Amino acid sequence: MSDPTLAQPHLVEVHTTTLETVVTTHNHNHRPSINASGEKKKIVGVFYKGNEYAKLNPNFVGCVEGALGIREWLESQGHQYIVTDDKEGPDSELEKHIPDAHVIISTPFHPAYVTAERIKKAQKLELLLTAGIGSDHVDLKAAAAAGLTVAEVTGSNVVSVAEDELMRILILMRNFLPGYHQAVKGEWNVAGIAHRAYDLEGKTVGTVGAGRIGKLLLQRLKPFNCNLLYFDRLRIDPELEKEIGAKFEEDLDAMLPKCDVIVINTPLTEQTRGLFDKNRIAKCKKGVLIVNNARGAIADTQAIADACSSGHVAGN
Ligand SMILES: NC(=O)C1=CN([C@@H]2O[C@H](COP(=O)(O)OP(=O)(O)OC[C@H]3O[C@@H](n4cnc5c(N)ncnc54)[C@H](O)[C@@H]3O)[C@@H](O)[C@H]2O)C=CC1
Repeated sequence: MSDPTLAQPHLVEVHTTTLETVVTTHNHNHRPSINASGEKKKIVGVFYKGNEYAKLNPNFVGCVEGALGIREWLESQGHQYIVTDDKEGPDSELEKHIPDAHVIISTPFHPAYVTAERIKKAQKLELLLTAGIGSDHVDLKAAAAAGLTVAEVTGSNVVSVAEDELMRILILMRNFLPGYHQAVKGEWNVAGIAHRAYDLEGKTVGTVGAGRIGKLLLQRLKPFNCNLLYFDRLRIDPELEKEIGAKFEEDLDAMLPKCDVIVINTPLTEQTRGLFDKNRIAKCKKGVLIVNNARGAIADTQAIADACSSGHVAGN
C-alpha cells in the first residue's frame, strides 16, 4: 500500500497544546485568515460530558466542564467560546452554531463529524481543530475545497497510546481478563486461564504503521525480547531501526502470517478503511492477537467478531 495523498493540503500538524500557538501557526486558504484580522472569533468546542468525574480532577480538561482549560484565556482575548457535547442531528447545539462559528474544536473521543454538508453551511468557518490526533471525523476533501485549515495536535497523546497498546498486548498474551473475572466472582479455575496464557518473549509482534505511536511501541517492546516487524509506507530512520531492532516489511500481506501479535497504528484514510477485512484476517496466523488502538473502521468489525468466534483470532 502506498498513500502519497495522505498528507492533505490543508491538514496541518501542530506541535503544541495551546490554541494560541495553533491560531498563529499558518494559513493558506482563501477564507479570511484567522490570525490576521484581530477580529473576535466564535469558537465552538465539542467534548464529552465529564459529569461527576469532572469534579474529581481539576486537570481533567478534555470534557465539557474542563473545556480544554482555555476558556479564561479565550474570553480574556474577547473571543466567544461555546462548549457542548450535543453534536448530532439538525437540532443539536453544534448545528445551531455552525453558520457563524469561526473555529470548531473537537476530539476523536467524542467527534464532531464535520461533513461536506456542514462545511457548506459554515460560511464563517476558518479552522477545524482536533484536540488530539486523527482528523478522520472531518471530510478532508470538502474542507480542502472550502479552503479550511484542519489542524491536529501531533504527538499530544502518543505515549499514552503506546503504553495502552503494550498493556493490551500483555493482557491478551497473559490471558489476564478471564482470571480477573474469576477473582471478582470468587472462582478459582487455573486451567481456564493457563490453557492459553503465554509469554510475550520470543513472539513476533508486527505493527501496521510505525509513525510516532508505532515507533514508541516498538521501543517499549524491545526489552521483552520479541521479534519486531513493521509495515509502513515510510521507513524508520536506519539508526533508530537498528537501535530498536525492528525489521521493515515491504508487503503487509507477507508480514501478517509471521505475526503472533498485530498492532494497528495507521491513521484512518481511504487507503486504510476496512484494511483488516475477512480476506486479510484469513492471512494472519491462526490464534493471532490483534490490537487496534487507531480507529475501529480500519478493521471490519463483523470479520473480527467472526474470526474471534472461530478462534482464528485469539484476542482483540
Ligand atoms: N486511541 C487513541 O487514543 C489514539 C489513536 N490515535 C490514532 O493513531 C493514528 C496514528 O497516530 P500517530 O502514530 O501519532 O501518527 P503518525 O502520523 O505519526 O504515524 C502514522 C504512520 O502511519 C503510516 N501510514 C499512513 N497511511 C499508511 C498506509 N496506507 N499504509 C502504510 N502506512 C501508512 C504513516 O506513514 C506513518 O508512519 C492516528 O492517526 C489516530 O487515528 C492517535 C492518538 C490517540
